[in-house]
Parts: sequence; structure tokens; C-alpha cells
Amino acid sequence: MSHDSIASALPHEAAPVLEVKDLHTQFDTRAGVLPVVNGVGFRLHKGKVLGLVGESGSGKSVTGFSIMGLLDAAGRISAGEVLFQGQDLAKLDARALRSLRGNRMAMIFQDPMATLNPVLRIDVQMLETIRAHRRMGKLEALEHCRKTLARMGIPSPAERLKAYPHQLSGGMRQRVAIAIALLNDPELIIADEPTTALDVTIQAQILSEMQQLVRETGTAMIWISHDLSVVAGLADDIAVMYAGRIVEHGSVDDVLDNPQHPYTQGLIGSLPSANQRQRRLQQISGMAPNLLDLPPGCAFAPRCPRAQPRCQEPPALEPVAAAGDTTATVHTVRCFFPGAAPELSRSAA
Ligand SMILES: Nc1ncnc2c1ncn2[C@@H]1O[C@H](COP(=O)(O)OP(=O)(O)OP(=O)(O)O)[C@@H](O)[C@H]1O
Repeated sequence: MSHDSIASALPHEAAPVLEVKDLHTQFDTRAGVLPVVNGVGFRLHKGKVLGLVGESGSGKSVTGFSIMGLLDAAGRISAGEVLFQGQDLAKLDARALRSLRGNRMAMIFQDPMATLNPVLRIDVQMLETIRAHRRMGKLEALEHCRKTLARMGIPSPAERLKAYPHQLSGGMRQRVAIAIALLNDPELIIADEPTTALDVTIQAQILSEMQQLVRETGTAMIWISHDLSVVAGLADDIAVMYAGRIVEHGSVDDVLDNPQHPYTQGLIGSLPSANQRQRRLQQISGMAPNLLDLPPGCAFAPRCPRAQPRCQEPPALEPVAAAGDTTATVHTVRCFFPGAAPELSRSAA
């Protein structure tokens, strides 16, 4: 039984906020058609955080852009569905997508200046975001802006509202960009490595604020990161991407305590840990694949210590154990030879 049929057989499952089905995204490049997302699928429920992880170039950001309708002119969804509250976003035109973004769904970028306009005061930018999507008197809207900045841990929000972006520190700018994304109470947030450029203490504060926000508002969130340790503390589920495919998916506990795919095990093995002096940092040998020349079977096989002749065929995403009668995400792995590597689990790290 495939993962999809198991997931749809779960009893009394609430409708997901987002369901991505067999998503394929390509770019036209000079060298040819680049297949960047190659059959990604998952469900995301209200109040849940999915951590999308993988090495640079694995297709995490393009998955986020595809969902949000933010692909540039060279990119397109070539197959699949992106069901947001049941509506297929892949079929909406640019105008309809624009009206959903900043309103019912929002994206947060690594660089806050992708959101902020350098020549406009913060209050002007925030008020514009509110006015574009809802009716609110100016005083009420300003109060809403102040509260939203305060919610993101910004001190003296009334003063910050009068500032220009360059008058704020990098961490503060990112908090403001996140506050703008939150202004209209989105049902879905996609955060693309928003804390990667910040120092670790500010990163930890923002992660904890985001976690609280999800608990309070029930927003569903995708947190994109190359860093498993960041998503470990924040996400409910993890999807590990390699060469545009999900190779392992499940709850944080399942994926980190019982990783089955050699690639997930490699990512966990490369994490620095508290007892690092007793354990050598491991590397995943070899290079990420050339997307223009993907192997016919498992894309990870050329780097995989467990590869066998059968890996010339493409493995499907299959459940690790028989699905129980719970609504928790079924732990799945895309590998013909999955297996535990207990010395690499989070508890051993
Ligand atoms: N606009 C584009 N045109 C052509 N190729 C693109 C475009 N955007 C992304 N790509 C290619 O798609 C692949 C995946 O990129 P993506 O940004 O999704 O990776 P990622 O997993 O998010 O990595 P990173 O953490 O480095 O951002 C890369 O090979 C990249 O070069």
C-alpha cells in the first residue's frame, strides 16, 4: 500500500490546510529543462509546523515558491496539485494568488529586505499591507501594527513604527518582516531560512516566538532550513528532501530518533553535538547530483554506502512500519534498503 493511500485511509482526519500532491516544478535554462521539484507530496494541518530540510539545491525554496505562486518567468509547475483549503493554487492566475498572499498565506524570506521597502517607514509599509486586504480605521490599524510588533518581541513598537528599515538591526528587521507577514492572520506561513543569517541567540528567540505564535493562532507553517537542529526544536513533522524528492517524512521524533534513509542519517551525522569530543563529525561523501542528469533510479545511490544494483530503479515512499489507527503522520522512507543507524539518532547525539 503506498503512502498516499495509507494517508487517505486514516479515519476522521481533519481536512488539511495545505495538501501538496505529486508536485513537479521545472525551470527553462540555457542548458535545458531543469527538473527541480520531482513529485513532492505532503499534508499540513492547522497549528502544525513542517520542517523542510535538505542540502543546498535540494529544491526546498522552489517547493515553497511553487506553493506561493512566486516562481519567476523561467519556472513553472509542470504537474501536481497544491490544495490550499481545498482550492488548487496551481490553477489560479497571478492576480488571484497575489490577493491570497499577504492575506491568507504569507512567505518570510532569509533576507528581510525582500519584504521591506528601504525608502518607506515601517508604519507606512505595515498600514499598506493591512489596507490591501482588509478594512480597518487608521487608529485601529496602527494599534494592530503596534501589537503585532510587540508580539514579535520588538521593544518600544510605537517608536519602531516611525523608523526606516536601515535604522534597525538585522535581527530587528527580520522581526519586522515577520510581523508584516503576520498582520492579516494568515492560515499558512512559509518561512524560508529566516533566521539563518542571524546570530544564535536572536535565532533562538525568534524560533521560540514563532512556536508560541503557531500555538496561539493555529497558523500552519512550513519552515525551510538546511539545518536539522533548527527544525528539531520547532517542527512537528520533518520532510527530508534530496534532488527534488522527499526521501524521508514523519514526526520529528520518528525522523530524528529512528532515521531510516542513509541520507537522513548522513545529515544527522553531520550535526555538531554536545558530546562532539567523543564523536567525530561525519560527512556525506560525494556531491549533490546534477539535476540535468539525474540517475534513473535512486538519486542518492551514487553517494550511498548501501547502494545495490536494485537502486537503479526508482524507490517509492513507503511506510517504515504498518500504519496504526492514529492521525499522526506516517513515517515513510524512499529507499529499498532502509534501516536504523542507532548511533546517529538524536538521542545519541
Ligand atoms: N529561477 C531559477 N532558474 C533556474 N534554476 C533555478 C531557479 N531557482 C532555483 N533554481 C535551481 O533549482 C535548484 C534548487 O534550488 P532551491 O533554491 O530550491 O534549493 P534549496 O534546497 O532551497 O537550497 P538553498 O538552501 O541553497 O536555497 C538549484 O539547482 C537551483 O539552481
